[in-house]
Amino acid sequence: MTNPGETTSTTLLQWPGVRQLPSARITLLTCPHFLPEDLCAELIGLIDKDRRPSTIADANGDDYFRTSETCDLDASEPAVRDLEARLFALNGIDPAHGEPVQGQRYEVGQEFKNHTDYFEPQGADFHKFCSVAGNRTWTFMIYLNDVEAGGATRFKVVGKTFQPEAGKLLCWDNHRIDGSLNAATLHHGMKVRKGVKYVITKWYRERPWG
Ligand SMILES: O=C(O)CCC(=O)C(=O)O
Ligand SMILES: [Fe+2]
Repeated sequence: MTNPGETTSTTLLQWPGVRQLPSARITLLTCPHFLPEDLCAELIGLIDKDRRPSTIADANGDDYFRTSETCDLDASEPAVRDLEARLFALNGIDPAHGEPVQGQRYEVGQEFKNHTDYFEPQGADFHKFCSVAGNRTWTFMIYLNDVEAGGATRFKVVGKTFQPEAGKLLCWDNHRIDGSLNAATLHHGMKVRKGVKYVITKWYRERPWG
């Protein structure tokens, strides 16, 4: 049986417009225009209200590793409820397994260098971040705007780069089919060259969150 904190490509592919990347190395799907532009604009407004410098788990000595700004979006906001309802309709993942939705904002020159979204079981911060809810299962990420230049998300192991586009969803399983953590999910939120980039990320966990 599938863990209630996970979904499957079969489920996701039932949604109109969802396409799966043909790859044996990663389970990754996209859906253009998953969110309507007015909802994207509302979410951008919430991110602008609350943003603070981003942080990373397992500090690695590179102060320029994740230079964007971030915020946890307030789950009681109508726009966030609307987003959550759309994600649940798509993926069927038990909302109890979801982290609060995060917003990210990147200005020109800001990026999030190559990383995986799961926590390294050997990492110094594993216990701190994973003792209650377990590791991350799936990542759902949505671009909220078109970016004038730059800001793509590159998965270098599988040789695939996605361009930001308002409302476009990108989601992937952080595990392989056999349940092991998938290093081929390594990805880089590349530097914005012109304009500003906004995304939301929703991560799900093996066990209920908090
Ligand atoms: O902004 C991007 O393209 C990637 C964001 C990301 O990987 C993350 O927030 O974990
Ligand atoms: Fe990421």
